[in-house]
Amino acid sequence: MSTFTKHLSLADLQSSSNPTSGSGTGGETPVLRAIADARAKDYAGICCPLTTDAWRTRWRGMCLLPAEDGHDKVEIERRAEAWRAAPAFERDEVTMTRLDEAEGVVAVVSEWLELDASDDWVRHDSETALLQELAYASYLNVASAILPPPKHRSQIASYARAVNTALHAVPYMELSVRIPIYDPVMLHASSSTGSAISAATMSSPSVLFSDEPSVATWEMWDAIRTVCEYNPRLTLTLDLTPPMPSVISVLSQWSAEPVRHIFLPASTFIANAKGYPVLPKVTQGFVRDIMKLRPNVVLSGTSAGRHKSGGEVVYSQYVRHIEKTSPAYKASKTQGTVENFAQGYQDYLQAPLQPLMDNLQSVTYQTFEQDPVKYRQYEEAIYTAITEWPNKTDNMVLCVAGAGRGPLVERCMKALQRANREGLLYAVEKNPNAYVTLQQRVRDDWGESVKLFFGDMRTLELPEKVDILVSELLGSFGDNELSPECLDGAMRFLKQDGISIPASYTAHIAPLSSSKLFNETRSTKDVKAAETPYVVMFQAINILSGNGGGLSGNCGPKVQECWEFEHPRKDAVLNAQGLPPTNSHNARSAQLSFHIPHAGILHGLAGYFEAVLYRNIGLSIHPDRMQYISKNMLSWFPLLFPFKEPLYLPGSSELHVSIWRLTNQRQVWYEWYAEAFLPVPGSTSIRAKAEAADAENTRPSRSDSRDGGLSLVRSDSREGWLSVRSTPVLSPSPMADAVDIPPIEIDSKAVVEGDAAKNSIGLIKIGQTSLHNPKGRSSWVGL
Ligand SMILES: C[S@@+](CC[C@H](N)C(=O)[O-])C[C@H]1O[C@@H](n2cnc3c(N)ncnc32)[C@H](O)[C@@H]1O
Repeated sequence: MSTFTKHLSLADLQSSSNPTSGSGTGGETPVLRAIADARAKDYAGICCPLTTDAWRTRWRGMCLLPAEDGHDKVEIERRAEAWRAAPAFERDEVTMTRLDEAEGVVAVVSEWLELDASDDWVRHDSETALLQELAYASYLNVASAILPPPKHRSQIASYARAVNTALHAVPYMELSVRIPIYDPVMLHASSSTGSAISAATMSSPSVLFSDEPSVATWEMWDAIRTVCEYNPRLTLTLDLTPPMPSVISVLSQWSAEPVRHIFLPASTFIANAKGYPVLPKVTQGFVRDIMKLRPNVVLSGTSAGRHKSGGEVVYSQYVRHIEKTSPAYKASKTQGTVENFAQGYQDYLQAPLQPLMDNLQSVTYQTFEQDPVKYRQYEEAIYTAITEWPNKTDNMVLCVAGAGRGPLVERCMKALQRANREGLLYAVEKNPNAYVTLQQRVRDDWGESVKLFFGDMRTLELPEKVDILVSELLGSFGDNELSPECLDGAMRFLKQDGISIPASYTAHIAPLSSSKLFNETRSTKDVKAAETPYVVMFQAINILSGNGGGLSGNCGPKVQECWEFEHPRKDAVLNAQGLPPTNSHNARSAQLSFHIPHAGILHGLAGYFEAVLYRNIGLSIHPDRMQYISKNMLSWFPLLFPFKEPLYLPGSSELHVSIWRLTNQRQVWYEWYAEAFLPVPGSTSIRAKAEAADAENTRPSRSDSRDGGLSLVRSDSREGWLSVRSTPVLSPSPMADAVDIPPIEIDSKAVVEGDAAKNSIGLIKIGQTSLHNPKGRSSWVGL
């Protein structure tokens, strides 16, 4: 659950300096009394200014010069120089002096400091004061300090540079930049903001550069954290004071950021019919969603009696209620959900398993076996295949290739029983340790009906051909644990008309933003770590792509298919042993175009898989389809392909991603790369011309006949199909047709309009990443 902190102004602190006033309950100082009072009301602590008005008065007196020259001015400058040489506070300039006071406090640095003033001296002296305040807070062991918000877009680099200096000046403290969530005004004249300026210079008007008001404040944050090189001690205090936009989706970029505090004033609440404070709908939705990041909620003005019913405590009670009704919270409390099963694994990077090269531990198998959905789906698929098997009289022969500790063997037996069929089962396993468990199970449970074979399915021989070959060698990206290569070898076991379960699987990607995951992948400064795909249960992420063709009309949906593997292979070239002479046929590539509706930073690619087990029975971790195909399946988290350097993508841009599955005789690895383009109406870029020429000469590629060809995009009606030349998009699948999956909402208007406008839309290249993991130098899977 999130924590709650009570915000106190200087006036509030002053009122608790009198122990008899208000509800102060003991404590020797105003701050201690305020903390005790807040804790009695279920807050974790308080958030209050670090400095007093006396400090502000002295600073202004020293640092903001009078317009006229004179004796005063010389004296002021002399005092200012003395302070600059040795910055120090007087006792009455700070709100606290003791370690026990600071322990329960989130300190607010003087809000009037102007680290982004256009006047050089004001900026300089604000930075000196900032460092002085932080040094004092650090002396008192304050754990988290909130910095004043940047106000002037044109000076954001100066603001960011000062914050970076501060991060290096205080070694342990977390610095949290206060940023308004949303700025409905695009253009600001700073002269109207009442900024502090020296008499020497007037501030020039500052402009928020983004043409999207929804992302203007996020862009300021992005500039700050980029200058600060994603310092993990730099966090965000999202200020929910400004009015929200009417559409919440434009705020999704915040969920990929390190939101440490949410500043929520009583003025943001409205009164319900009974006079109790409640949040407006859009704010409610935003708070519900952002609570998954477990921020500290700073409530302010709650004791001012702004709402007539309920009193002070109802504000935090209400926000707690909102948190408890969030889908993420509810799922985490519901038995059988991934969120409940995998608590503590959110955003935690795991190296994918290498079940071919390594031998799994018994506890790893035990964890797999806790997934009821995967095994239920397998049993259904096996059962359906058995019932549809044409020869109804003979005993059937089934083989489990990669049997582990035997759960799929068990499910094969159940399926035979349910179908009322006699059958023989072969179980193949190359892990010598799991093979002992299998022997034990033959002795205790299965008896003669199961025959064990110890060895590698790619080289081992079975006494006879089988009707159904069952395997589960799938990774989060489908083929990343080398299921294609292993099953190439095991297909020798299958009769000519035999069935493989799974029958096929596809890999899917979507571009994502996540400063947390970006930081994690670079934490060791080792290039290998930044070029390795990881298994991650995503939480603090934002998928940057949207459904829709984009301005060029060439983009696919939010999550796009890269490639497919089928078993048995239709066009296999095999040697005398029934094995493929090389692994070249398992190489794949995809070039995909994504529409990026709102500005964001690309940090990686999210990887998912979907498998057809048999007919319409499958497994899926595709975010939009999993709940229809294999809801609450626990076995797989998505894969993350990280990018070493962040790539800024403006709103309405296009991202072209290239990804390859490559192989030699010993290894399989992925390489990935991305380019950003800005569609520009009325221009034809060199790339657009080259692509047009390519389109003329398009041949289907060997790895995927849909590349560069015609593919089908489902429109928003189930019957409606739009034919668009594009990268592989929503491919019709047996499961998608049989299971009632709501169609992905392709914005057909955008596609059609985009198509019409295509000839006059040029793509101007604005950035690219480096090629990741060339020749598998950092990560590969051993054959
Ligand atoms: C992901 S586990 C699945 C285990 C079990 N079937 C289940 O679903 O719980 C894959 C199993 O296949 C085995 N395996 C992987 N490659 C193999 C190969 N080439 N030959 C035989 N067994 C293999 C691994 O040792 C592991 O036990």
